Amino acid sequence: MPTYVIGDLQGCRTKLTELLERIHAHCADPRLIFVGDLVNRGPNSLETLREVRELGDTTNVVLGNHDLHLLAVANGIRPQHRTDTLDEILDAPDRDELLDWLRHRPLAILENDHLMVHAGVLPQWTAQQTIALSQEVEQMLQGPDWLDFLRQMYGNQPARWEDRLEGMDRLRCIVNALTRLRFCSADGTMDLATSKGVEIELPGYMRWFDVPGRNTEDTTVVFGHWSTLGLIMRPDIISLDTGCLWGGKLSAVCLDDRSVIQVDCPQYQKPGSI
Ligand SMILES: Nc1ncnc2c1ncn2[C@@H]1O[C@H](COP(=O)(O)OP(=O)(O)OP(=O)(O)OP(=O)(O)OC[C@H]2O[C@@H](n3cnc4c(N)ncnc43)[C@H](O)[C@@H]2O)[C@@H](O)[C@H]1O
Repeated sequence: MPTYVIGDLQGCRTKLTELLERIHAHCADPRLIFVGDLVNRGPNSLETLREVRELGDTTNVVLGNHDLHLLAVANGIRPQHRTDTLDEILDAPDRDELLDWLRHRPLAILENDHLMVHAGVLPQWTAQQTIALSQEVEQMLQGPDWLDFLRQMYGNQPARWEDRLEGMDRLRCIVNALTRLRFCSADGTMDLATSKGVEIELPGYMRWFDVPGRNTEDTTVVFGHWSTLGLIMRPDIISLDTGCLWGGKLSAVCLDDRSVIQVDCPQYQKPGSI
C-alpha cells in the first residue's frame, strides 16, 4: 500500500476532495498521513475535519499548532483570533466526537525511515527520541489532566531543549518544536517570534533543518507549517505546506517513489495580512 503524505489543509475541504481524487487515480487504496493544521483560517474547517476522520484506520494525522489552538478555544482556554474560522466546528452537533478524535492524534509518526511532524525537530533529537518525546505529550493530551496541560501549553520558554527538563517546561518545549519551530541556533535554541519569510536576521540562527550535524540527518523528516517555504524535496527533508490557504497549492507526496501531486487553490487569506 503506497503512503501519501498531505500538507496543511487549513479547512480547504474542496481542495482536499480534488487531491484525494487525483491520488485515487494512481492508487485505489493508499495509506494517507496528514502533517497537521487540518483546520482554521480556511473556508470549511468542519467538513475538512469530518472528511479526514471518515477516511478511517489507514489514515493518520500529526497535530499542528492550529489543531491544538482549536482544542484550546473549544475548551474556553484561548480566545479566537480575528482570522480564526472555527465557529462552525464549535457549533456542530458532532463537535465532541470530532474534538475527541483530534485530541487522540499523535504529534509525530515514524514509518519506513520517514519521520512525519507538523513543524520540525530539534538538532539534538534522533528520530526514535522524537517519537518518545511526542508520546510524552500524547499521554498528557489523552490523559485525565489534558485541560490543565492545554492551559499551561502556551509560551515560548524554555527556548532550549535539555534532557533534564521536567514537567510542563519539558512538554512545552516538545510541543513548540514539533508544532511551531522554524528557526533555531546550532545548539537548538528556538526562535519562535519570527514567522514571516524564509530567512532570519538573528545572528547564529538558521532554518532548523539546516543545522549542521542534526541527529535526524539520516531520516527523511516530512513536515508542513511553513507556507512561505513551499515544496522542498531533499534526501533529508520534504517540506509540504505549499500555501493552500494563501492561494498556493495543496500538495501530496508519495513516499514510495517521491512523486508529487498538487492542486491549485484559490486565495482565501491575503498573504501578509496575518
Ligand atoms: N504552544 C503554543 N504557543 C503559542 N501559540 C500556539 C501554541 N499552540 C498553538 N498555537 C496557536 O498557533 C496559531 C498560529 O500561530 P501564529 O504564530 O499566529 O501563526 P503564524 O505565524 O501565522 O503561522 P501559521 O502556523 O499560520 O503558518 P503559515 O505559514 O500559514 O503563516 C505564516 C505567515 O506567513 C505569511 N504568508 C503566507 N503566505 C505568504 C506569501 N505568499 N507571502 C508573504 N507572506 C505569506 C502569512 O501572512 C503568515 O503571517 C495561533 O492560533 C496560536 O494560538
